[in-house]
Amino acid sequence: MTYWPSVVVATPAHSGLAGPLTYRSEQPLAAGNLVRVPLGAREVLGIVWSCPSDPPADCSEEQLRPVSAVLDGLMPLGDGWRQLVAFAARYYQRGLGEMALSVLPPALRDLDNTQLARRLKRLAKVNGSAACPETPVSRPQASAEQQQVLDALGTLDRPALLYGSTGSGKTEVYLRATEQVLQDDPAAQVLVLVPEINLTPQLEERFRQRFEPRHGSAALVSLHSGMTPAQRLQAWLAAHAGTARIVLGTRMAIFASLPGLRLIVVDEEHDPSYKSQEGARYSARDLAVYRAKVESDRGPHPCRVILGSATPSLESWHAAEQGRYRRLAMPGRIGGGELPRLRLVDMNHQPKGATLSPPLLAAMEERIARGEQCLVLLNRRGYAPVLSCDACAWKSQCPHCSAFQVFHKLDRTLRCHHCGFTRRVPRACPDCGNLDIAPIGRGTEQIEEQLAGLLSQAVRPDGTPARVARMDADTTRTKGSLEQQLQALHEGEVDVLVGTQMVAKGHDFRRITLVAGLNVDAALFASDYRAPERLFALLMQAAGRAGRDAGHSGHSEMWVQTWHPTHPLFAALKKHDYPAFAAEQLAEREAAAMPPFGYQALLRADARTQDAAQAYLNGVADAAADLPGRDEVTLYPAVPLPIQRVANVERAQMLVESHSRQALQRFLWAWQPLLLQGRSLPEARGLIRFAVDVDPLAV
Ligand SMILES: Nc1ncnc2c1ncn2[C@@H]1O[C@H](COP(=O)(O)OP(=O)(O)OP(=O)(O)O)[C@@H](O)[C@H]1O
Ligand SMILES: [Zn+2]
Repeated sequence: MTYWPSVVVATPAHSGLAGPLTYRSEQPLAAGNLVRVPLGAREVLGIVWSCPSDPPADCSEEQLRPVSAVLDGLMPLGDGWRQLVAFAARYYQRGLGEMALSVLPPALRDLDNTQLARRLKRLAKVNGSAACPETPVSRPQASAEQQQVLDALGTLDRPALLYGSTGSGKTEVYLRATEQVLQDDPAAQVLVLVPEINLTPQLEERFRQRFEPRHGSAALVSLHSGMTPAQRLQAWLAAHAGTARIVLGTRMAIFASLPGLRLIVVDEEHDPSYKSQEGARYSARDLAVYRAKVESDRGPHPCRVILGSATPSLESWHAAEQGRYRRLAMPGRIGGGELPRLRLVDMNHQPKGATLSPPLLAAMEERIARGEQCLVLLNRRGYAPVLSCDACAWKSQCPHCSAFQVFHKLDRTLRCHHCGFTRRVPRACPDCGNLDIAPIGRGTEQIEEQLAGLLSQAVRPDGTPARVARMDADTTRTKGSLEQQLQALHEGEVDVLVGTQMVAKGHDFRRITLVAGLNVDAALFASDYRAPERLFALLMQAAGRAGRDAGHSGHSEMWVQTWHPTHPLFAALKKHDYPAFAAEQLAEREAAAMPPFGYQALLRADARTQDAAQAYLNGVADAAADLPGRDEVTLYPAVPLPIQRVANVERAQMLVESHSRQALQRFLWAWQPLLLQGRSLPEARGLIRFAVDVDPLAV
């Protein structure tokens, strides 16, 4: 008998071939089966979406090509998984094939049945090696707040927003909730998402300690972009086969195949890295909520989702206010410690040109003398953001971008942080020959250098000089270096750590009692309406690294150097009053019909010239005039991106807004064919690509 499976394959982006293709098969295939099928002259991996026994109406048998091979060693991808992928494709305006195939591990593409069998065999062997269900595990007694939350989780009927102070023990809640789920059902699986790879080693360690003794080492796998293709494939297979009971990963892990999924944790749910900025621009946090709902609706068991943060996103906070999410609060810190006191340094009253104010330095010296540690946060790596010539107008402009190349003093390079273009620092001004070219502004490298000088007299309790170290994307580039640096900090080898936002997130440092934020003012007046939300979260998270040991928390402090000490954001920060801050921000957003009260998408265009990029955007906007639902959306004029040119590509965007999510979605879908046609507009010649970003983070 002949079957006519419709198969989803990765068609090139924007080819317009969005739906599945029909093939022929002499055997019935299950939905979710992986197959290899011919596509043009190639053979590609595909996913069976359905397998009817009736031939398609509109073409003859001979026209359809047969399926080349079936990866039948592999269990079909589940209905829940396919529903998730289909939703993501639809919601984020991508082709189904592009979406579905791009979220599978790339190494799966070239696998045949023999190789697959070998890998699955290896998986089976690893499993069971060390599992020992009776092993007693040591874990702390849950605090009263933790217990309350855990009880509430047991009867949860909607997403939980775990609003827990920094240091309130949210991780322990995740661990216990996971334990409960694994214990209740031998097939249950748990997905734990973290915003950055940097945070996976520490969390992984805590999960390993808790679960390895009982469930064996194979029960926990990580999934993130730092893994080799082979490692990623193996972890993916373990999750798909159910041998991995816990998957810990970054945003891409939201698409892991997890047939027994019962719990999804999204740690630091406010973090912008949950939103993908390329390809399908999906939000892993939002998909987590969707996925949990799909799994709950399908199966006999609920799948729960916990979004955790001390500074929730305004979207999630608003959802909790409306009752769509259940807010579970843990206001106290473990051990009853206090949150650090805010100290604002008015830079208007500091010595001219001082990067680090004298009172801040004095406070740091005091901590060092007591054997405590300090954290200095500056969200800019390198030595200085720009080099400049005093004699002429030369600046270290990147030749390929509308941005300056950053001066890195250690290796004497100028590096563009947008396109990566690197050159050696010129000895003299390339334009006028002046020898006096000087750095303007400050980056972490320079602060580290300055602090080492300014604190050269500071001594530790044992009489040895203070040690300053730095942690940012530059110092953590090589594998294992981040772990080493964190270790050094934990072991007290470092007294002052300078770093970018990377140091502010999620770490459980025990001896830090002072955190200082430098150069934060730009975000107070940024045009991006989300800038205050991000700054507040960053400072509150940074502050949260201080005083985590209750014994030290009484005198822990968060210092902020600012030229605008009376700004209302600081008043809320002083009281650690996230709810007040959120209420004020949400009121502003409501008045302006901004998210979460309005819905947005961006249409972005990249082109050889800015004119072409804008002409494309304005052209497709004009063409949309008669589309159904056009009256329910507002299209704004095309504008250049804040960094207009990157790697010689000009970038522009158009904001699309609507009062209704459905109306926005309807319009975007109706618009798609016009977006494809618009590529051939004569005035848009030089257009390279376009992309739709639904629920964009930066507009
Ligand atoms: N019930 C408990 N009893 C004793 N110690 C606990 C308990 N729960 C958590 N801890 C400890 O408290 C510290 C803070 O916990 P954790 O790191 O989970 O906080 P968090 O809420 O995730 O904070 P942040 O949002 O700042 O990352 C950790 O060192 C953890 O081991
Ligand atoms: Zn560049």
